[in-house]
Amino acid sequence: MGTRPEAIKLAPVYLALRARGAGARIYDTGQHPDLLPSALAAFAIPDTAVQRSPQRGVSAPLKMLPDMQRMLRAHAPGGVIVQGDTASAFAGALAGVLSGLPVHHVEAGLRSGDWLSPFPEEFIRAGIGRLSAQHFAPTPLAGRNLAAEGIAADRIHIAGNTIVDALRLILPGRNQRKRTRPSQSAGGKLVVLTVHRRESEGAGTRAILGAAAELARRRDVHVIYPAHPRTTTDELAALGSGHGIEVVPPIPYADFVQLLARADLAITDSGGVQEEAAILGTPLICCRNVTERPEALAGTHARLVGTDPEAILAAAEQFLDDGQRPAFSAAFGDGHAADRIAAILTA
Ligand SMILES: CC(=O)N[C@H]1[C@@H](OP(=O)(O)OP(=O)(O)OC[C@H]2O[C@@H](n3ccc(=O)[nH]c3=O)[C@H](O)[C@@H]2O)O[C@H](CO)[C@@H](O)[C@@H]1O
Repeated sequence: MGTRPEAIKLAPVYLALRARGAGARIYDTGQHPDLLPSALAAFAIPDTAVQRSPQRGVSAPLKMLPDMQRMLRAHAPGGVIVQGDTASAFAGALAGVLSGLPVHHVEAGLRSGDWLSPFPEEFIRAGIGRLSAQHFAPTPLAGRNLAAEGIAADRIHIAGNTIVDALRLILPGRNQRKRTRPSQSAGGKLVVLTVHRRESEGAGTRAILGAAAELARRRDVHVIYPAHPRTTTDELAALGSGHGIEVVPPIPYADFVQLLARADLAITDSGGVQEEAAILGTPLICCRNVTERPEALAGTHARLVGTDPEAILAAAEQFLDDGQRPAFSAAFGDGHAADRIAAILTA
């Protein structure tokens, strides 16, 4: 693993393997050196469980391929587990295959159908699919995508998405908490904004931030925007005066999901935040043209709007004014995906 979302989605798998008495070690490629350690800390996974690459940054994963192969030779594990669609996941899968080990893919089978969006994730996850022995699909739709690509049925497991397990670990009483959610009326409507997709870089990000700035001009709206480290000052300038928008550094995972659970609206281009908003029953505006997670957009309070500022603003105003909250989505599983995965891998 190398990024924050991989740490969040693999932490439950690591904990489930340990709970079954299996030895498991984490290799951190160094792709998100500022975000990954804090995500693992949210699950109380100690630093001693992690082998860290000496490289840092987006090009670290492929540079670390020889180091990963050395590590695999030294520890001789029974297999390599990778998650999702990052360069780190691809490098880990390649290191496993080159070392003659079976590779197991968590969150397998997501497809947007457009190789350029999200870029480069769509072709990375399809490539990992070619390298993997076991495919742990988060939803039946993802399982069907894999079957359509010719993967044998006995290698596809509809396990559920480990993001539900992560939320269960971090917010144990979330349903109860949600019903007694404090009213936002005193402080107005709370909007959580995240923007980081590579295909939105530049003009797309400026358009999304401009729409959020316009929305925040409403007196009853307060936007919290944890800016991704890759956001440029030129993009941030689209916030204008910044009235009503709180720009903050990345928020620790436990605090972030509590904020999302309380929010009246999430505006995002993130994969994980789409899923979490659906699971937590928070209205969602997805600022992308296509999604590999259509399950998150079911229902009337989630919409795919692209990066057109007028479309973002219109959807945001509609959701905030009607004040309805969607039901908690069960589309991503029951929160026991990690244990299913661990059971299959330790059988
Ligand atoms: C669009 C896309 O292809 N995204 C991929 C990307 O994730 P993704 O787009 O989800 O990546 P993000 O960087 O948005 O990370 C989202 C995660 O970070 C958390 N968060 C966010 C903001 C913050 O301040 N604090 C915080 O903890 C969110 O709760 C969420 O769980 O890599 C994942 C892991 O390989 C894949 O599963 C996704 O498919």
